[in-house]
Amino acid sequence: MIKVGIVGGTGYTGVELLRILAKHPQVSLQVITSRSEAGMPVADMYPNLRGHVDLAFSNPDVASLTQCDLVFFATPNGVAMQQVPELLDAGVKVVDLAADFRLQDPAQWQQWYGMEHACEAVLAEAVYGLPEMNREAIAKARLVANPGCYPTAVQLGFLPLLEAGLVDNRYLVADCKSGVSGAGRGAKVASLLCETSESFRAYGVPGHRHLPEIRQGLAKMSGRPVGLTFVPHLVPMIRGIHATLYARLKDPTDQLQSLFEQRYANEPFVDVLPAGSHPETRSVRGANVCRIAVHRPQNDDTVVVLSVIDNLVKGAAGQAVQNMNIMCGFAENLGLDSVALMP
Ligand SMILES: NC(=O)C1=CN([C@@H]2O[C@H](COP(=O)(O)OP(=O)(O)OC[C@H]3O[C@@H](n4cnc5c(N)ncnc54)[C@H](OP(=O)(O)O)[C@@H]3O)[C@@H](O)[C@H]2O)C=CC1
Ligand SMILES: CC(=O)N[C@@H](CCC(=O)OP(=O)(O)O)C(=O)O
Repeated sequence: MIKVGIVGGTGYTGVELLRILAKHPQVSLQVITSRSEAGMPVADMYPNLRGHVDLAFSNPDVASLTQCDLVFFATPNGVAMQQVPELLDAGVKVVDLAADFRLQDPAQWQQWYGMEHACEAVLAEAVYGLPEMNREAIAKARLVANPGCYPTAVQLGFLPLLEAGLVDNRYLVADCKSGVSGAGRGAKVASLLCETSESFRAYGVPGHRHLPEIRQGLAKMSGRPVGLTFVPHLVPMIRGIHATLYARLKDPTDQLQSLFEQRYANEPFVDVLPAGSHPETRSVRGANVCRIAVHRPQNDDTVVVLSVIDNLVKGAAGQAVQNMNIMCGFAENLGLDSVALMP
């Protein structure tokens, strides 16, 4: 049994962590922080946790966090990097759900996130927490940078093609759609029902902050830099990401289905659908799974991959718990076997 703390327990990824960890057989929840709701019982704010979590939110305080074995940061970008060095020094493991430790190059961090990195030395030891790529390094890590939601869907979709060197990696396209919970719980006009419902739009076309993160991961898979066009869209639904990925095959082949099936045969949280399938976001709602289908329309030289995840689960809290399981030597699927909610 390990003692776990969550910094940022009132946000959408924080409450999703609580939903998963409340049923995790090796976790004892110790600290759940919120500056705005300190003192309030967690279940008063999130009634789904009534009877499952009996703690109250507390102010973030390093002294109580250092009593934990592992701390999750479910906070805005730039918060974790201020506190992680002290926690690591105290022997606490950390999984950061924000982007503070995702980009290996501090200059890129500054360019895309508009702030200087507070602990470059620690950044150098952070492990990018995509288990399907980095499982062995995650197992040895003290600090894991949990991937972004779009980056998870896109990287898992391109991974088999890039590792096998089957596509021209100069012209990759990721056309992605996200539900509104991806924008977090903070009040913003753009997230209001009247601004999102009955409408559909792209955003961040000139350059979204997930672009350097995805490029970094795809370059590692293919062994050299990649050219990527990434266009996110906002869909009027609460949860879910749908990534439609396009790439040009160097030599058209019939083996794509078996390539994907073999690459993910031993991955507990990646499901390669039968040939011809069209995965739906609702098929992963609430579950820590990425469902993928691969197509070669009209047997032409373009490969189309469809990849769906729940942004709050495999795109955030579920993947964070998967990383915790690996870091702590637990079975990777412990606490993560819930079935998606349909309809
Ligand atoms: N939503 C999603 O689908 C995904 C989100 N992420 C990332 O996960 C992180 C959390 O996201 P999300 O849950 O959506 O965010 P929210 O905006 O919903 O929640 C943020 C939480 O952080 C706390 N917080 C804010 N500022 C500070 C601070 N300075 N110190 C301590 N706590 C603070 C807030 O509580 P309080 O202000 O009361 O302290 C709140 O509990 C973000 O970095 C986000 O980019 C990653 C993948 C997917
Ligand atoms: C719909 C929406 O607004 N999505 C967010 C991305 C989700 C997120 O929280 O980004 P991280 O994974 O980097 O933390 C956005 O585009 O900014």
